[in-house]
Amino acid sequence: MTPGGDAPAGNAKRNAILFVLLVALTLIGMGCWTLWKARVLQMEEASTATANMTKALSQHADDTFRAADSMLLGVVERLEVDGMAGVSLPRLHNLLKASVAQLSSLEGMFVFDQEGRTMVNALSVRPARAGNADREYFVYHKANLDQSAHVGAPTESLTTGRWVVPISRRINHPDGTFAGVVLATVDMAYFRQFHQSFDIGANGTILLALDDGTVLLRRPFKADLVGANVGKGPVFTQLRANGPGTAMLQSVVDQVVRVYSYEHVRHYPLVVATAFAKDDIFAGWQQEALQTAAVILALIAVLSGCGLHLVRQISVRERVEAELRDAKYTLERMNRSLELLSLQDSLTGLGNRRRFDLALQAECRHSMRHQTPLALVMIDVDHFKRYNDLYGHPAGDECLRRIGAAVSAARGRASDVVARYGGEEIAVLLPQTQAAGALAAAERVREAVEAIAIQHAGSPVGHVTVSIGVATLAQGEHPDAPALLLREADRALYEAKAAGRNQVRLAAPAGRVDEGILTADN
Ligand SMILES: Nc1nc2c(ncn2[C@@H]2O[C@H](COP(=O)(O)OP(=O)(O)OP(=O)(O)O)[C@@H](O)[C@H]2O)c(=O)[nH]1
Repeated sequence: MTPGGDAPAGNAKRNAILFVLLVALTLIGMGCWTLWKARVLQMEEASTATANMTKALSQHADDTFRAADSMLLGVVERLEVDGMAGVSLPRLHNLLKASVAQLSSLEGMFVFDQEGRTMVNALSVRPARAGNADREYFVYHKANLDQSAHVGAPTESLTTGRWVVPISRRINHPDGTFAGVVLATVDMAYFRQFHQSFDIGANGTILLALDDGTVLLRRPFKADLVGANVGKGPVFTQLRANGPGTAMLQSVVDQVVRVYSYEHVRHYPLVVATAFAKDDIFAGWQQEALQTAAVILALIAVLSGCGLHLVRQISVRERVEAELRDAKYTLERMNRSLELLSLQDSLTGLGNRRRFDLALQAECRHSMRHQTPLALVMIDVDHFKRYNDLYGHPAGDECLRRIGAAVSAARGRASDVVARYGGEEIAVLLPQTQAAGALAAAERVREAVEAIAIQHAGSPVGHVTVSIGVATLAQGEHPDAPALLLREADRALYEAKAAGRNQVRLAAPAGRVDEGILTADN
Protein backbone atom coordinates (compact mmCIF):
# COMPACT_ATOMS: atom_id res chain seq x y z
CA MET A 1 0.00 0.00 0.00
CA THR A 2 1.43 3.32 -0.97
CA PRO A 3 1.07 6.50 1.00
CA GLY A 4 -1.37 9.20 -0.24
CA GLY A 5 -5.11 8.57 -0.22
CA ASP A 6 -7.56 7.35 -2.88
CA ALA A 7 -10.21 9.55 -1.25
CA PRO A 8 -10.45 12.33 -3.89
CA ALA A 9 -10.86 9.81 -6.74
CA GLY A 10 -13.34 7.79 -4.67
CA ASN A 11 -15.28 10.97 -3.93
CA ALA A 12 -15.30 11.93 -7.59
CA LYS A 13 -16.74 8.51 -8.50
CA ARG A 14 -19.36 8.71 -5.77
CA ASN A 15 -20.24 12.28 -6.76
CA ALA A 16 -20.61 11.23 -10.41
CA ILE A 17 -22.96 8.39 -9.42
CA LEU A 18 -24.90 10.68 -7.08
CA PHE A 19 -25.18 13.29 -9.83
CA VAL A 20 -26.54 10.74 -12.32
CA LEU A 21 -28.98 9.42 -9.70
CA LEU A 22 -30.10 12.94 -8.82
CA VAL A 23 -30.70 13.91 -12.45
CA ALA A 24 -32.53 10.59 -13.08
CA LEU A 25 -34.72 11.11 -10.00
CA THR A 26 -35.38 14.71 -11.03
CA LEU A 27 -36.44 13.54 -14.50
CA ILE A 28 -38.73 10.88 -13.02
CA GLY A 29 -40.12 13.37 -10.51
CA MET A 30 -40.77 15.98 -13.19
CA GLY A 31 -42.36 13.34 -15.45
CA CYS A 32 -44.64 12.11 -12.66
CA TRP A 33 -45.56 15.65 -11.69
CA THR A 34 -46.35 16.62 -15.30
CA LEU A 35 -48.43 13.48 -15.81
CA TRP A 36 -50.23 13.99 -12.53
CA LYS A 37 -51.05 17.58 -13.50
CA ALA A 38 -52.26 16.40 -16.92
CA ARG A 39 -54.42 13.75 -15.25
CA VAL A 40 -55.94 16.26 -12.85
CA LEU A 41 -56.60 18.63 -15.78
CA GLN A 42 -58.16 15.81 -17.78
CA MET A 43 -60.37 14.96 -14.84
CA GLU A 44 -61.36 18.61 -14.38
CA GLU A 45 -62.16 18.96 -18.07
CA ALA A 46 -64.26 15.79 -18.01
CA SER A 47 -66.08 16.96 -14.87
CA THR A 48 -66.78 20.35 -16.42
CA ALA A 49 -67.95 18.78 -19.69
CA THR A 50 -70.26 16.28 -18.00
CA ALA A 51 -71.64 18.97 -15.67
CA ASN A 52 -72.38 21.25 -18.64
CA MET A 53 -73.97 18.39 -20.55
CA THR A 54 -76.16 17.51 -17.57
CA LYS A 55 -77.27 21.12 -17.24
CA ALA A 56 -78.13 21.31 -20.94
CA LEU A 57 -80.07 18.02 -20.88
CA SER A 58 -81.83 18.93 -17.66
CA GLN A 59 -82.88 22.27 -19.13
CA HIS A 60 -84.03 20.47 -22.26
CA ALA A 61 -86.11 17.99 -20.27
CA ASP A 62 -87.57 20.82 -18.22
CA ASP A 63 -88.46 22.78 -21.36
CA THR A 64 -89.96 19.72 -23.05
CA PHE A 65 -92.17 18.75 -20.13
CA ARG A 66 -93.02 22.39 -19.49
CA ALA A 67 -94.19 22.81 -23.08
CA ALA A 68 -96.39 19.72 -22.76
CA ASP A 69 -97.59 20.87 -19.37
CA SER A 70 -98.58 24.32 -20.62
CA MET A 71 -100.79 22.59 -23.20
CA LEU A 72 -102.37 20.59 -20.39
CA LEU A 73 -102.95 23.74 -18.35
CA GLY A 74 -104.74 25.41 -21.27
CA VAL A 75 -107.04 22.40 -21.71
CA VAL A 76 -107.74 22.12 -17.98
CA GLU A 77 -108.57 25.80 -17.80
CA ARG A 78 -110.99 25.54 -20.76
CA LEU A 79 -112.69 22.39 -19.42
CA GLU A 80 -113.05 23.76 -15.91
CA VAL A 81 -114.39 27.15 -17.09
CA ASP A 82 -116.67 25.82 -19.85
CA GLY A 83 -117.56 22.66 -17.93
CA MET A 84 -117.13 19.14 -19.19
CA ALA A 85 -120.66 19.08 -20.57
CA GLY A 86 -120.62 22.42 -22.26
CA VAL A 87 -117.38 22.08 -24.16
CA SER A 88 -117.35 21.62 -27.89
CA LEU A 89 -115.61 18.28 -28.37
CA PRO A 90 -114.74 18.83 -32.02
CA ARG A 91 -113.13 22.18 -31.17
CA LEU A 92 -111.21 20.58 -28.33
CA HIS A 93 -110.13 17.77 -30.59
CA ASN A 94 -108.83 20.30 -33.09
CA LEU A 95 -107.00 22.13 -30.32
CA LEU A 96 -105.31 18.97 -29.09
CA LYS A 97 -104.42 17.90 -32.61
CA ALA A 98 -102.89 21.32 -33.28
CA SER A 99 -100.93 21.13 -30.03
CA VAL A 100 -99.51 17.69 -30.83
CA ALA A 101 -98.64 18.83 -34.32
CA GLN A 102 -96.87 21.89 -32.94
CA LEU A 103 -94.77 19.98 -30.39
CA SER A 104 -92.64 17.28 -31.93
CA SER A 105 -91.95 15.95 -28.42
CA LEU A 106 -95.59 14.96 -27.96
CA GLU A 107 -96.90 11.60 -29.05
CA GLY A 108 -100.51 12.38 -28.20
CA MET A 109 -102.97 14.27 -26.00
CA PHE A 110 -106.11 12.86 -24.42
CA VAL A 111 -109.01 13.92 -22.24
CA PHE A 112 -110.73 11.33 -20.06
CA ASP A 113 -113.96 11.86 -18.16
CA GLN A 114 -114.41 10.95 -14.52
CA GLU A 115 -115.09 7.36 -15.48
CA GLY A 116 -111.92 7.04 -17.51
CA ARG A 117 -113.68 7.10 -20.85
CA THR A 118 -111.84 8.86 -23.66
CA MET A 119 -113.55 12.12 -24.46
CA VAL A 120 -110.94 13.50 -26.85
CA ASN A 121 -108.00 11.83 -28.54
CA ALA A 122 -105.59 13.92 -30.56
CA LEU A 123 -104.32 10.85 -32.36
CA SER A 124 -105.86 9.87 -35.62
CA VAL A 125 -105.70 6.18 -34.55
CA ARG A 126 -108.22 4.82 -32.15
CA PRO A 127 -106.97 3.69 -28.77
CA ALA A 128 -106.72 -0.05 -28.36
CA ARG A 129 -108.93 0.05 -25.29
CA ALA A 130 -111.86 2.26 -24.42
CA GLY A 131 -111.40 2.83 -20.69
CA ASN A 132 -108.38 4.19 -18.81
CA ALA A 133 -109.77 4.15 -15.31
CA ASP A 134 -107.18 1.60 -14.21
CA ARG A 135 -104.16 3.56 -15.50
CA GLU A 136 -101.74 4.82 -12.88
CA TYR A 137 -102.12 8.53 -13.70
CA PHE A 138 -105.93 8.21 -13.64
CA VAL A 139 -105.92 6.47 -10.29
CA TYR A 140 -103.46 9.09 -8.99
CA HIS A 141 -105.51 12.13 -10.01
CA LYS A 142 -108.78 10.61 -8.89
CA ALA A 143 -107.30 10.06 -5.45
CA ASN A 144 -105.34 13.34 -5.15
CA LEU A 145 -106.80 16.82 -5.05
CA ASP A 146 -103.36 18.14 -5.96
CA GLN A 147 -103.66 20.09 -9.20
CA SER A 148 -100.01 20.06 -10.22
CA ALA A 149 -98.69 18.05 -13.12
CA HIS A 150 -98.06 14.35 -12.57
CA VAL A 151 -95.31 12.52 -14.44
CA GLY A 152 -95.78 8.76 -14.59
CA ALA A 153 -93.64 5.74 -15.36
CA PRO A 154 -92.81 5.10 -19.01
CA THR A 155 -95.14 2.84 -20.93
CA GLU A 156 -95.37 1.44 -24.35
CA SER A 157 -98.15 3.45 -25.94
CA LEU A 158 -101.31 1.38 -26.44
CA THR A 159 -102.17 3.43 -29.45
CA THR A 160 -98.77 3.78 -31.24
CA GLY A 161 -96.63 1.13 -29.55
CA ARG A 162 -93.90 3.76 -28.87
CA TRP A 163 -92.22 4.37 -25.52
CA VAL A 164 -93.88 7.35 -23.94
CA VAL A 165 -93.87 9.13 -20.59
CA PRO A 166 -97.28 10.36 -19.42
CA ILE A 167 -97.69 13.86 -17.99
CA SER A 168 -101.19 14.58 -16.75
CA ARG A 169 -103.35 17.01 -14.79
CA ARG A 170 -106.59 16.61 -12.88
CA ILE A 171 -109.79 18.29 -14.09
CA ASN A 172 -112.24 19.45 -11.43
CA HIS A 173 -115.90 20.17 -11.51
CA PRO A 174 -116.81 23.66 -10.28
CA ASP A 175 -117.44 22.15 -6.83
CA GLY A 176 -113.90 20.72 -6.76
CA THR A 177 -114.90 17.12 -7.31
CA PHE A 178 -113.05 14.93 -9.79
CA ALA A 179 -114.13 15.54 -13.36
CA GLY A 180 -111.49 13.69 -15.31
CA VAL A 181 -107.89 13.78 -16.50
CA VAL A 182 -106.08 15.50 -19.32
CA LEU A 183 -103.05 13.59 -20.50
CA ALA A 184 -100.10 14.27 -22.78
CA THR A 185 -97.70 11.51 -23.73
CA VAL A 186 -94.12 12.63 -24.26
CA ASP A 187 -92.37 10.62 -26.94
CA MET A 188 -89.12 9.15 -25.67
CA ALA A 189 -87.86 8.90 -29.25
CA TYR A 190 -87.70 12.69 -29.19
CA PHE A 191 -85.34 12.59 -26.20
CA ARG A 192 -83.42 9.68 -27.66
CA GLN A 193 -82.77 11.65 -30.82
CA PHE A 194 -81.70 14.68 -28.84
CA HIS A 195 -79.42 12.65 -26.55
CA GLN A 196 -77.88 11.04 -29.60
CA SER A 197 -76.50 14.41 -30.71
CA PHE A 198 -74.09 14.53 -27.72
CA ASP A 199 -70.60 13.10 -27.87
CA ILE A 200 -70.19 10.95 -24.76
CA GLY A 201 -67.28 8.79 -25.95
CA ALA A 202 -67.37 5.05 -26.51
CA ASN A 203 -68.51 4.14 -23.00
CA GLY A 204 -70.31 7.25 -21.74
CA THR A 205 -73.93 7.28 -20.63
CA ILE A 206 -76.97 9.57 -20.42
CA LEU A 207 -79.80 8.83 -18.04
CA LEU A 208 -83.25 10.39 -17.75
CA ALA A 209 -85.20 8.97 -14.82
CA LEU A 210 -87.95 9.73 -12.41
CA ASP A 211 -86.98 11.01 -8.98
CA ASP A 212 -87.51 7.54 -7.51
CA GLY A 213 -84.97 6.03 -9.91
CA THR A 214 -87.37 4.68 -12.53
CA VAL A 215 -85.48 4.77 -15.82
CA LEU A 216 -87.25 6.74 -18.56
CA LEU A 217 -84.43 6.60 -21.04
CA ARG A 218 -80.83 5.55 -21.01
CA ARG A 219 -78.14 5.84 -23.59
CA PRO A 220 -76.86 3.36 -24.70
CA PHE A 221 -80.48 2.27 -25.17
CA LYS A 222 -81.68 -1.05 -23.83
CA ALA A 223 -85.42 -1.73 -23.97
CA ASP A 224 -85.41 -3.90 -20.86
CA LEU A 225 -83.92 -1.01 -18.84
CA VAL A 226 -86.86 1.32 -19.53
CA GLY A 227 -89.03 1.29 -16.44
CA ALA A 228 -86.36 -0.47 -14.35
CA ASN A 229 -85.45 1.13 -11.05
CA VAL A 230 -81.87 2.25 -10.35
CA GLY A 231 -82.82 4.26 -7.27
CA LYS A 232 -80.48 2.22 -5.08
CA GLY A 233 -77.50 2.87 -7.39
CA PRO A 234 -74.63 5.23 -6.49
CA VAL A 235 -75.93 8.15 -8.58
CA PHE A 236 -79.24 8.33 -6.68
CA THR A 237 -77.54 7.57 -3.37
CA GLN A 238 -75.18 10.53 -3.93
CA LEU A 239 -78.00 12.76 -5.15
CA ARG A 240 -80.13 11.98 -2.11
CA ALA A 241 -77.19 12.46 0.30
CA ASN A 242 -75.39 15.48 -1.18
CA GLY A 243 -77.66 16.98 -3.82
CA PRO A 244 -76.58 17.66 -7.40
CA GLY A 245 -72.89 17.18 -8.16
CA THR A 246 -70.13 15.34 -9.94
CA ALA A 247 -68.41 12.17 -8.78
CA MET A 248 -66.55 9.13 -10.03
CA LEU A 249 -68.91 6.21 -9.55
CA GLN A 250 -69.37 2.65 -10.70
CA SER A 251 -72.53 1.99 -12.66
CA VAL A 252 -74.98 -0.57 -11.26
CA VAL A 253 -76.09 -1.31 -14.80
CA ASP A 254 -72.83 -2.23 -16.50
CA GLN A 255 -70.22 -1.85 -13.73
CA VAL A 256 -68.28 0.71 -15.78
CA VAL A 257 -66.51 3.38 -13.70
CA ARG A 258 -67.50 6.82 -14.91
CA VAL A 259 -67.39 10.49 -13.96
CA TYR A 260 -71.08 11.25 -13.40
CA SER A 261 -72.83 14.63 -13.14
CA TYR A 262 -76.40 14.50 -11.91
CA GLU A 263 -79.18 16.90 -10.98
CA HIS A 264 -82.94 17.21 -10.60
CA VAL A 265 -84.93 18.71 -13.44
CA ARG A 266 -86.09 22.08 -12.16
CA HIS A 267 -89.90 21.88 -12.29
CA TYR A 268 -90.59 18.15 -12.61
CA PRO A 269 -89.78 15.04 -10.59
CA LEU A 270 -87.08 13.99 -12.99
CA VAL A 271 -83.38 13.36 -12.74
CA VAL A 272 -80.77 13.76 -15.46
CA ALA A 273 -77.33 12.16 -15.22
CA THR A 274 -74.57 12.14 -17.81
CA ALA A 275 -71.17 10.48 -17.57
CA PHE A 276 -67.87 9.91 -19.35
CA ALA A 277 -66.20 6.56 -18.78
CA LYS A 278 -62.96 6.76 -16.83
CA ASP A 279 -61.18 4.69 -19.49
CA ASP A 280 -62.33 7.10 -22.21
CA ILE A 281 -61.29 10.15 -20.19
CA PHE A 282 -57.81 8.83 -19.53
CA ALA A 283 -57.23 7.05 -22.85
CA GLY A 284 -55.39 10.07 -24.27
CA TRP A 285 -53.64 10.62 -20.99
CA GLN A 286 -52.48 7.00 -20.85
CA GLN A 287 -51.03 7.37 -24.33
CA GLU A 288 -49.27 10.56 -23.23
CA ALA A 289 -48.06 8.83 -20.05
CA LEU A 290 -46.56 5.97 -22.08
CA GLN A 291 -44.81 8.40 -24.42
CA THR A 292 -43.51 10.49 -21.51
CA ALA A 293 -42.29 7.35 -19.71
CA ALA A 294 -40.54 6.20 -22.90
CA VAL A 295 -38.82 9.59 -23.32
CA ILE A 296 -37.78 9.65 -19.65
CA LEU A 297 -36.47 6.09 -19.85
CA ALA A 298 -34.51 6.97 -23.00
CA LEU A 299 -33.07 10.05 -21.27
CA ILE A 300 -32.17 8.00 -18.19
CA ALA A 301 -30.54 5.38 -20.43
CA VAL A 302 -28.44 8.06 -22.16
CA LEU A 303 -27.65 9.66 -18.82
CA SER A 304 -26.67 6.29 -17.30
CA GLY A 305 -24.46 5.62 -20.32
CA CYS A 306 -22.72 8.96 -19.87
CA GLY A 307 -22.48 8.36 -16.11
CA LEU A 308 -21.01 4.90 -16.67
CA HIS A 309 -18.50 6.32 -19.10
CA LEU A 310 -17.60 9.04 -16.60
CA VAL A 311 -17.21 6.53 -13.76
CA ARG A 312 -15.01 4.35 -15.99
CA GLN A 313 -12.89 7.38 -16.89
CA ILE A 314 -12.56 8.20 -13.20
CA SER A 315 -11.61 4.57 -12.48
CA VAL A 316 -8.97 4.65 -15.20
CA ARG A 317 -7.65 7.96 -13.91
CA GLU A 318 -7.72 6.56 -10.38
CA ARG A 319 -5.75 3.48 -11.47
CA VAL A 320 -3.21 5.53 -13.39
CA GLU A 321 -2.80 7.88 -10.44
CA ALA A 322 -2.36 4.91 -8.08
CA GLU A 323 0.24 3.42 -10.41
CA LEU A 324 2.01 6.76 -10.62
CA ARG A 325 1.95 7.08 -6.84
CA ASP A 326 3.33 3.53 -6.53
CA ALA A 327 6.05 4.29 -9.03
CA LYS A 328 6.90 7.54 -7.27
CA TYR A 329 7.02 5.81 -3.91
CA THR A 330 9.21 3.01 -5.24
CA LEU A 331 11.46 5.56 -6.87
CA GLU A 332 11.74 7.57 -3.69
CA ARG A 333 12.53 4.43 -1.70
CA MET A 334 15.16 3.40 -4.20
CA ASN A 335 16.58 6.91 -4.14
CA ARG A 336 16.74 6.82 -0.36
CA SER A 337 18.45 3.43 -0.48
CA LEU A 338 20.86 4.67 -3.11
CA GLU A 339 21.51 7.78 -1.08
CA LEU A 340 22.16 5.67 2.01
CA LEU A 341 24.37 3.34 0.03
CA SER A 342 26.25 6.26 -1.44
CA LEU A 343 26.92 7.56 2.09
CA GLN A 344 27.77 4.21 3.70
CA ASP A 345 31.05 2.42 3.98
CA SER A 346 30.56 -1.09 2.67
CA LEU A 347 33.13 -2.71 4.96
CA THR A 348 32.22 -1.31 8.38
CA GLY A 349 28.68 -0.10 7.80
CA LEU A 350 29.72 3.31 9.17
CA GLY A 351 29.32 6.52 7.19
CA ASN A 352 31.80 6.80 4.35
CA ARG A 353 34.18 9.57 3.46
CA ARG A 354 31.54 11.42 1.46
CA ARG A 355 29.15 11.26 4.38
CA PHE A 356 31.88 12.60 6.63
CA ASP A 357 32.81 15.44 4.25
CA LEU A 358 29.16 16.53 3.93
CA ALA A 359 28.66 16.41 7.69
CA LEU A 360 31.93 18.31 8.33
CA GLN A 361 30.93 21.09 5.91
CA ALA A 362 27.44 21.36 7.38
CA GLU A 363 28.50 21.26 11.02
CA CYS A 364 31.29 23.83 10.49
CA ARG A 365 28.78 26.20 8.86
CA HIS A 366 26.28 25.65 11.68
CA SER A 367 28.95 26.08 14.38
CA MET A 368 30.15 29.39 12.94
CA ARG A 369 26.64 30.75 12.29
CA HIS A 370 25.36 29.90 15.77
CA GLN A 371 28.67 30.21 17.62
CA THR A 372 28.40 26.69 19.00
CA PRO A 373 31.33 24.37 19.74
CA LEU A 374 32.34 21.61 17.37
CA ALA A 375 34.89 18.81 17.91
CA LEU A 376 36.55 16.30 15.65
CA VAL A 377 37.99 12.98 16.88
CA MET A 378 40.35 11.24 14.46
CA ILE A 379 41.07 7.56 15.26
CA ASP A 380 43.89 5.52 13.69
CA VAL A 381 44.59 1.81 14.32
CA ASP A 382 48.09 1.25 15.68
CA HIS A 383 50.50 -1.00 13.78
CA PHE A 384 47.82 -2.06 11.40
CA LYS A 385 50.21 -2.81 8.59
CA ARG A 386 51.81 -5.38 10.86
CA TYR A 387 48.38 -6.81 11.70
CA ASN A 388 47.64 -7.30 8.02
CA ASP A 389 51.03 -8.82 7.49
CA LEU A 390 50.63 -11.17 10.45
CA TYR A 391 46.97 -12.25 10.04
CA GLY A 392 46.19 -11.51 6.46
CA HIS A 393 44.11 -8.85 4.75
CA PRO A 394 40.70 -10.50 5.38
CA ALA A 395 41.47 -10.66 9.09
CA GLY A 396 42.48 -7.01 8.86
CA ASP A 397 39.06 -6.25 7.34
CA GLU A 398 37.33 -8.10 10.16
CA CYS A 399 39.45 -6.24 12.70
CA LEU A 400 38.38 -2.92 11.12
CA ARG A 401 34.73 -4.02 11.24
CA ARG A 402 34.95 -4.80 14.96
CA ILE A 403 36.72 -1.55 15.71
CA GLY A 404 34.06 0.35 13.70
CA ALA A 405 31.33 -1.35 15.75
CA ALA A 406 33.14 -0.52 19.01
CA VAL A 407 33.55 3.15 18.02
CA SER A 408 29.93 3.33 16.96
CA ALA A 409 28.78 1.79 20.27
CA ALA A 410 30.92 4.24 22.24
CA ARG A 411 29.23 7.20 20.54
CA GLY A 412 27.67 9.46 23.18
CA ARG A 413 24.92 11.20 21.21
CA ALA A 414 22.77 10.30 18.23
CA SER A 415 23.88 13.53 16.56
CA ASP A 416 27.55 12.39 16.60
CA VAL A 417 28.64 11.34 13.13
CA VAL A 418 30.90 8.24 12.92
CA ALA A 419 32.52 7.66 9.54
CA ARG A 420 35.37 5.71 8.06
CA TYR A 421 37.66 8.46 6.96
CA GLY A 422 39.87 6.22 4.90
CA GLY A 423 42.04 3.06 5.30
CA GLU A 424 42.31 2.25 9.01
CA GLU A 425 41.23 5.77 10.04
CA ILE A 426 37.84 6.51 11.62
CA ALA A 427 36.54 10.03 12.30
CA VAL A 428 33.88 11.09 14.79
CA LEU A 429 32.32 14.53 14.45
CA LEU A 430 30.83 15.83 17.71
CA PRO A 431 28.50 18.84 17.30
CA GLN A 432 27.84 21.08 20.32
CA THR A 433 30.85 19.55 22.11
CA GLN A 434 33.60 21.41 23.93
CA ALA A 435 37.21 20.15 24.21
CA ALA A 436 36.63 18.43 27.57
CA GLY A 437 33.63 16.50 26.27
CA ALA A 438 35.47 15.57 23.11
CA LEU A 439 38.46 14.33 25.08
CA ALA A 440 36.19 12.21 27.26
CA ALA A 441 34.47 10.77 24.18
CA ALA A 442 37.83 10.01 22.58
CA GLU A 443 38.99 8.28 25.70
CA ARG A 444 35.80 6.19 25.77
CA VAL A 445 36.55 5.10 22.19
CA ARG A 446 40.12 4.20 22.99
CA GLU A 447 39.01 2.14 25.99
CA ALA A 448 36.26 0.49 23.96
CA VAL A 449 38.79 -0.69 21.38
CA GLU A 450 41.11 -1.98 24.08
CA ALA A 451 38.16 -3.68 25.70
CA ILE A 452 37.40 -5.85 22.67
CA ALA A 453 41.01 -7.05 23.01
CA ILE A 454 41.77 -8.17 19.50
CA GLN A 455 44.95 -10.11 19.68
CA HIS A 456 47.88 -8.45 17.87
CA ALA A 457 51.22 -10.16 18.16
CA GLY A 458 52.90 -7.28 16.36
CA SER A 459 51.81 -4.75 18.96
CA PRO A 460 54.01 -4.01 21.98
CA VAL A 461 50.90 -4.43 24.20
CA GLY A 462 49.77 -7.69 22.50
CA HIS A 463 46.36 -6.44 21.34
CA VAL A 464 44.92 -3.95 18.91
CA THR A 465 44.95 -0.33 20.10
CA VAL A 466 44.10 3.02 18.57
CA SER A 467 45.69 6.45 18.71
CA ILE A 468 43.35 9.42 18.72
CA GLY A 469 43.77 13.09 17.83
CA VAL A 470 41.13 15.56 19.00
CA ALA A 471 40.57 19.07 17.68
CA THR A 472 37.91 21.69 18.42
CA LEU A 473 36.86 24.70 16.40
CA ALA A 474 37.61 28.06 17.99
CA GLN A 475 34.78 30.62 18.23
CA GLY A 476 34.61 33.05 15.32
CA GLU A 477 34.76 33.02 11.55
CA HIS A 478 37.25 30.74 9.75
CA PRO A 479 37.55 30.97 6.00
CA ASP A 480 38.31 27.23 5.65
CA ALA A 481 37.09 25.72 8.91
CA PRO A 482 36.79 22.06 7.73
CA ALA A 483 40.37 21.90 6.46
CA LEU A 484 41.59 23.70 9.57
CA LEU A 485 39.81 21.27 11.88
CA LEU A 486 41.07 18.24 9.94
CA ARG A 487 44.58 19.54 9.94
CA GLU A 488 44.56 20.12 13.69
CA ALA A 489 43.03 16.70 14.44
CA ASP A 490 45.65 15.07 12.20
CA ARG A 491 48.36 16.98 13.97
CA ALA A 492 47.11 15.83 17.38
CA LEU A 493 46.86 12.26 16.06
CA TYR A 494 50.43 12.42 14.77
CA GLU A 495 51.49 13.60 18.20
CA ALA A 496 49.63 10.71 19.85
CA LYS A 497 51.46 8.28 17.55
CA ALA A 498 54.75 9.98 18.18
CA ALA A 499 54.19 9.88 21.91
CA GLY A 500 53.92 6.07 21.87
CA ARG A 501 50.42 5.32 20.47
CA ASN A 502 47.31 4.02 22.37
CA GLN A 503 46.57 7.51 23.62
CA VAL A 504 44.49 10.59 23.03
CA ARG A 505 45.91 14.02 22.11
CA LEU A 506 44.04 17.30 22.00
CA ALA A 507 45.08 20.04 19.63
CA ALA A 508 44.61 23.65 20.68
CA PRO A 509 41.26 24.94 19.35
CA ALA A 510 41.64 25.26 15.60
CA GLY A 511 42.38 28.89 14.88
CA ARG A 512 44.26 29.42 18.23
CA VAL A 513 47.90 29.02 19.14
CA ASP A 514 47.73 27.18 22.52
CA GLU A 515 47.01 23.50 22.76
CA GLY A 516 46.48 20.91 25.53
CA ILE A 517 47.70 17.36 25.84
CA LEU A 518 45.90 14.35 27.26
CA THR A 519 47.36 10.92 27.31
CA ALA A 520 45.96 7.50 28.09
CA ASP A 521 47.56 7.64 31.49
CA ASN A 522 46.07 10.90 32.79
N1 LIG B 1 42.92 -5.11 5.94
C1 LIG B 1 42.86 -3.87 5.61
N2 LIG B 1 43.94 -3.13 5.70
C2 LIG B 1 43.88 -1.83 5.37
C3 LIG B 1 42.70 -1.25 4.95
N3 LIG B 1 42.92 0.09 4.71
C4 LIG B 1 44.21 0.33 5.01
N4 LIG B 1 44.81 -0.85 5.40
C5 LIG B 1 46.16 -1.05 5.76
O1 LIG B 1 46.46 -0.35 6.93
C6 LIG B 1 47.83 -0.17 6.93
C7 LIG B 1 48.23 1.17 7.49
O2 LIG B 1 49.61 1.14 7.67
P1 LIG B 1 50.40 2.40 8.07
O3 LIG B 1 49.80 3.65 7.50
O4 LIG B 1 51.82 2.18 7.70
O5 LIG B 1 50.27 2.51 9.57
P2 LIG B 1 50.42 1.41 10.70
O6 LIG B 1 51.03 0.19 10.20
O7 LIG B 1 49.08 1.26 11.33
O8 LIG B 1 51.35 2.11 11.68
P3 LIG B 1 51.00 3.28 12.61
O9 LIG B 1 49.80 3.98 12.08
O10 LIG B 1 52.17 4.19 12.59
O11 LIG B 1 50.76 2.67 13.92
C8 LIG B 1 48.31 -0.41 5.50
O12 LIG B 1 49.10 -1.63 5.46
C9 LIG B 1 47.07 -0.54 4.71
O13 LIG B 1 47.23 -1.49 3.64
C10 LIG B 1 41.57 -2.07 4.83
O14 LIG B 1 40.53 -1.66 4.44
N5 LIG B 1 41.75 -3.38 5.18
